[in-house]
Amino acid sequence: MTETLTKDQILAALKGVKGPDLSSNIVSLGLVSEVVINKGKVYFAISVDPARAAELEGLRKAAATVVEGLPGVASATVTLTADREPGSTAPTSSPRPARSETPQAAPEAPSPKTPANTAPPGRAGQARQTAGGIPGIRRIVAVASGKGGVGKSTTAVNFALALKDQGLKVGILDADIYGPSMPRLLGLSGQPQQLAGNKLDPMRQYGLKVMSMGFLVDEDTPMIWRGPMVISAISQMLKDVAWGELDVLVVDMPPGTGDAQLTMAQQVPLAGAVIVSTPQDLALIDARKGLNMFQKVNVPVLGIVENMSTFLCPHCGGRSDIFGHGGAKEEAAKLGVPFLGEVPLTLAVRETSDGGKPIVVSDPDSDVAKAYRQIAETAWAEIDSASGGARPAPKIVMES
Ligand SMILES: Nc1ncnc2c1ncn2[C@@H]1O[C@H](COP(=O)(O)OP(=O)(O)OP(=O)(O)O)[C@@H](O)[C@H]1O
Repeated sequence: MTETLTKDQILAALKGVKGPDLSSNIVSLGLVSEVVINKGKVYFAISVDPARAAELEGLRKAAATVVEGLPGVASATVTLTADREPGSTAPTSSPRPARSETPQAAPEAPSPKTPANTAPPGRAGQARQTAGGIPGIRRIVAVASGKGGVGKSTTAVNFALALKDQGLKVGILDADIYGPSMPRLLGLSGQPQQLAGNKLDPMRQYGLKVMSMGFLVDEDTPMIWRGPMVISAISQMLKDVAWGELDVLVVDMPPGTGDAQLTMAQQVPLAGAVIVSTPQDLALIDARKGLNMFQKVNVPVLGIVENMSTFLCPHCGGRSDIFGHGGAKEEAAKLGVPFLGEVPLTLAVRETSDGGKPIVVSDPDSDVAKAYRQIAETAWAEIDSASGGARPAPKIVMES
């Protein structure tokens, strides 16, 4: 029965799986992360040396098979993670106590609003060397914000739809696994199908391919993922999803500039990042942290979007600058990064996004939809110039 399934049962079963050097089992070696159980679905990570990740795929599968064999287990999501001790530049190689048994030693998943990262220099460069491309995906673009609630996910989804309107093949990955919002924003429910070869078929909506932790975990399940598990969950959503051929995959990043975000920016082979900010000073300070984070790991910042710029009254059409106006534009100029455009605060954006049909699809002729399309065009031109113009050639129509 699902209700009786316990972490201890899972750990006991995992004691039957030998570690990388066959010296002992993966539990005693301290390689198994916190085990998360949700309605019979089991999630955990195994810490390995990243240099050996490919050769240890068999170990990952063996652990998954053992757990899936337990009564009451519907599925097991097991990831290999290159967890590192804070401050170290090399992966942990010495055995540690199992984290699930020593909660005081296992840092909680970083809060989405943790302060700017203080990772030691050198770490970024090292991780970028290990970040590989995803076959079939030509560009990965992150949409990020220094703080939560500035409209990052709303911007990400409309940005993705606007890129699709340019004739590009677009996917969107909801990496905000603390608070996934793509199912709601795109009016999607249900679960992705499992395909042959253990890949997941992405969901589809309005011409986008979509993957979100929200499809795999209930929205009200507390996210007790540990930092390393966050990273490996995202890496799994990147690599174990049958994205097919995509011109661009838009990644809706978790808000904030903490360690999880920094690691993700390192691990995902990003072509560039779009930073979303509201015009207030406080939001802009956080946006600057976001910008620094990407620059630290050599990811080009494609530009800043000012969201909730001006309030457009749906009744009288009047404008008022509730949060100020133009702050992000000035900030972009100060920081020497492109300003991609501004999106007004409108009831229509909120209603359409929260109603599962973003404004670029529900009202494509509106000024706001045009603003998103303009932002997407400018950002895509930036990606192009940053990567030497690999965009497919436009179709030339000869008119007589
Ligand atoms: N331009 C806008 N006009 C009106 N409402 C907006 C606008 N942009 C976003 N919103 C609304 O603001 C709320 C927060 O937006 P969203 O979820 O996109 O923010 P977020 O930065 O991704 O938040 P979180 O950090 O919590 O993930 C939503 O209700 C959304 O509909």
